[in-house]
Amino acid sequence: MTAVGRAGVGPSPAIEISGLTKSYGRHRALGGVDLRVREGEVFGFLGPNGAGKTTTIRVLLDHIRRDAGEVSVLGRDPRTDGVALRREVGYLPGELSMTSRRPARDMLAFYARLRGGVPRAHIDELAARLDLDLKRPVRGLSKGNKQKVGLVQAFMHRPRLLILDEPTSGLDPLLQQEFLAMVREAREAGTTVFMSSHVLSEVHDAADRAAIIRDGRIVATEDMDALRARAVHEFSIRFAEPLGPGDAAEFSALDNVREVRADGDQLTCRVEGSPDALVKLAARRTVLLLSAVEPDLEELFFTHYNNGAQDAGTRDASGGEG
Ligand SMILES: Nc1ncnc2c1ncn2[C@@H]1O[C@H](COP(=O)(O)OP(=O)(O)OP(=O)(O)O)[C@@H](O)[C@H]1O
Repeated sequence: MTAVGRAGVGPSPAIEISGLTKSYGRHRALGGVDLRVREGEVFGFLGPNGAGKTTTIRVLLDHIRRDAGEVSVLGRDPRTDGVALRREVGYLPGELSMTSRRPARDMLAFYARLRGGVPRAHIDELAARLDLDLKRPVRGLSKGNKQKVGLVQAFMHRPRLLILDEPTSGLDPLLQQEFLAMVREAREAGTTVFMSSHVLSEVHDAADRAAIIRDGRIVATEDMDALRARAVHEFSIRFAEPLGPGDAAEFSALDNVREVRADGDQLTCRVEGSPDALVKLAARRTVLLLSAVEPDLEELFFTHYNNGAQDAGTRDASGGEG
């Protein structure tokens, strides 16, 4: 596979990986990863702990060497072009080692120099957005504050590609929202964002596409709009009055509502896509409580396939060409 886009296929991808394998001793961490991230998209890299996300990312940055396979990042091979590449990439590691007694500002100034200079005002602006005090020594910072330093150093030089390993870990919900706003702005400015997570909700709103890695292999690649449109939620509704004998049937008759169970004043069911019809039907009665639980990651990805839409094996519902 080449680093350049094939004729007629559009611009070359920001990240292209094929047949990537990597073992640690006898333990095979990656068993043939194939992945293609388009320039300018936000791509979620999802998988449970130990699936191979960090290993893949470390190969992309040439922190570790692959055993076999082809890897191209912004059209370069990280093995031979690692130094040039690191200037164009903003990287947030999964585990940040911050042992210095120096203030966060000094650490960021050091990284800024390595990247050819970053306006101080820009660093200040990012720190203010994330509510990070740059005067405090990095060594004593909490996990969340270290994560903020990591995010500032990843974003501050406005890289062409952001590679973020579990970016929201340790951030409270308000800061997660701020981080997502930063991702959206970066995308609008043309940056490609590749971010890993073990939970779908973290990439749910931000990503254009997502892939699931499991046991060192990509098992599905999905368009997030399609995924969102058919997301199945489990709803639970409590009414002011007990439900009558015909009520469950009325809910079951809704197109996208399944597995309806009525018990006294309580109704539970599963809804694929928008809950609009369910909410409107429920609202004919007095609703005391309504809650929805998101299904787990794999269930969400595979409901579609389990309905017989695709064959087994590596499944790509995004049209094949990544
Ligand atoms: N330095 C190492 N030496 C030996 N085994 C390793 C090493 N790094 C990772 N592994 C193993 O390789 C597999 C993939 O690990 P990796 O860290 O890439 O997964 P991950 O998807 O990033 O998970 P997590 O979210 O837990 O970091 C795991 O089984 C892990 O135990």
